Amino acid sequence: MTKAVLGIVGGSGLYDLPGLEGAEWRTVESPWGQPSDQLRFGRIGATEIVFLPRHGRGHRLSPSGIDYRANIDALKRAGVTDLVSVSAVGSLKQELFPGAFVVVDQFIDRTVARPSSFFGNGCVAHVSMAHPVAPRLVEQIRSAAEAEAIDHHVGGTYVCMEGPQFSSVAESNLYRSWDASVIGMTNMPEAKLAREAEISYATIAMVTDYDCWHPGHAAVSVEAVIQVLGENRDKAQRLVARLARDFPAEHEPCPIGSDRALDHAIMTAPHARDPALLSKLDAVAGRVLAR
Ligand SMILES: CSC[C@H]1O[C@H](OP(=O)(O)O)[C@H](O)[C@@H]1O
Ligand SMILES: Nc1ncnc2[nH]cnc12
Repeated sequence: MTKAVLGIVGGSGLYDLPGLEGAEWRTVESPWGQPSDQLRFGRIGATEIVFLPRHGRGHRLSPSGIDYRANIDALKRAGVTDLVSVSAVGSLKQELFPGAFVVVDQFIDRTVARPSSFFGNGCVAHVSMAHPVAPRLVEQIRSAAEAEAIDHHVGGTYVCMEGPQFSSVAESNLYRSWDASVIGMTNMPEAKLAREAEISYATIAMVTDYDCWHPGHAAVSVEAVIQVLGENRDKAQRLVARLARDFPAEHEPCPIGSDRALDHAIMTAPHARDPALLSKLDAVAGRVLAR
């Protein structure tokens, strides 16, 4: 059994975690680049927490400018076993009104300008993304939301667009025709990289707007997003605090194997592997490369 360390990636409007005991910002270096910020280490109850503000303190980084590989690698180096993203999203469904919390279970990756794998020439690997979200984490988030009496929806598809501009009405309707539930700009390639790093991943999507498809609502604007985030920050923080307090001490094996994703994923023969790439993979793939 491995000790559970709960990572939280704070999205727009969430740049720190109040209530973190013994909290300390620490720099974690990564061979993949510059993480979005220092990592905030601390505890809630008996659970070890590592928090990272995705856009950096002060929201310096745009969705396309975030170094997702450096972030996930740094979280892995910090010992994170389970990672929960808290993200602002637009709603693509009538019933997901601004203020709603959605624990999504699928993603559609529409990003085009972000490195999306730790692997490549010299060490080729293919992990499964059939089920991108760890079911046990979803259950833990669901229980925490129930315990805090926070309305939530479980399940749904998150479309990740490149941005930074919001969608056109035609694009928004296209995603609706795909039966997608919410739209954002950050959960990909984050979820793919977490899978490659064998970190169990889930997202709490906080609906801030109806994007631009809804005839009865104005098209999304930063102003509207900030307002709804402000109204829901307290709920999001309560949800994360409860999740952390009730989190099991040991990371239990993921029923879909998200924590063992590299077991049979690497194709490149040992003699054909690139030592330079292997050395950067020490944290992400050390478990399988060492054997
Ligand atoms: C001002 S809304 C757009 C911004 O917010 C979301 O980011 P995050 O997932 O980090 O909360 C969205 O994806 C955009 O990056
Ligand atoms: N409508 C929207 N589109 C993309 N990202 C968002 N984040 C919050 N609302 C969004």
